[in-house]
Amino acid sequence: MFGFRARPGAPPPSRSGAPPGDGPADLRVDGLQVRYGRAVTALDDVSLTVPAGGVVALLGSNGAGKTTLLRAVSGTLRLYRGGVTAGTVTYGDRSLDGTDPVAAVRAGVVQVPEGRRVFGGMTVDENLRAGGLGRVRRDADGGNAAARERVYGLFPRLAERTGQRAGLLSGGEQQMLAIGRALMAWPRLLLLDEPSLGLAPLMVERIAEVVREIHAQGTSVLLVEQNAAMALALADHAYVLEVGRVGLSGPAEELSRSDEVGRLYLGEGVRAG
Ligand SMILES: Nc1ncnc2c1ncn2[C@@H]1O[C@H](COP(=O)(O)OP(=O)(O)OP(=O)(O)O)[C@@H](O)[C@H]1O
Repeated sequence: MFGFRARPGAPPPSRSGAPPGDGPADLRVDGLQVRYGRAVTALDDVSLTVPAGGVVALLGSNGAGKTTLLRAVSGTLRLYRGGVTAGTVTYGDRSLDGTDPVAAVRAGVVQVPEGRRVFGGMTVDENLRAGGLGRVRRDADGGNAAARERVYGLFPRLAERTGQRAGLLSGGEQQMLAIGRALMAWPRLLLLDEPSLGLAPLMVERIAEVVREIHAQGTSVLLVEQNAAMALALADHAYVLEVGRVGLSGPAEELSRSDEVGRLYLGEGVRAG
């Protein structure tokens, strides 16, 4: 259903293009507790793993702590006055504890925040160039030309609108641009926060195809989604957060058959038998 269709005439997608030795690594979150100020404990004793080259889905209802977990991994927690009060985050052999967003990007961990935050007054191409500023590749231009080529191959609609102001793009196109901008930094692990939010079904399908393709090109993905059906179709493994704690976890296929997940997140009635 979500099979990738290449743009006619587009160059075949390369592997991630990252230099040798910079392939994905395991992300390990262990016993994580996160607080905002003194009053709010958003995560408590959360452990999860995104294996190198895997796609992991993180589900849960509003306020469960999904975005907070992404912030803890991408080093953006402090921007929201949050802090890790217990536990560890490691990527490969690198500790991301108390890291800042620039260090996380350098480690190859890049977040696409919820809400399609693009620079509305800048063109599509300028948005992509801005994403390349945090690049990790060591080529002469930081891999920028190759990264843009990759993004335009994945998103032909953006290739047709390079000079258009981002603020004039449709919601789906803005989401594509937000993902494309993150890809400019050559992530080894892409953190996606609700990429399907507010999009029409066809566009959700298109975004799912692209996530599949990004993964096929060698990038690990941690996918936060309200759209559990989409996330479970894409992921190998899934975790369900319930008020800051991991309630359920397991192979995505198994969770998609679970009554509890079906009832709470897939909009199904209680199954007979
Ligand atoms: N900057 C902040 N300051 C104080 N509390 C916050 C802050 N950001 C989030 N929270 C609280 O932390 C908890 C977890 O929020 P978070 O945004 O991580 O949940 P979520 O699962 O991503 O929710 P949603 O699906 O609605 O985006 C919630 O109780 C929320 O109100």
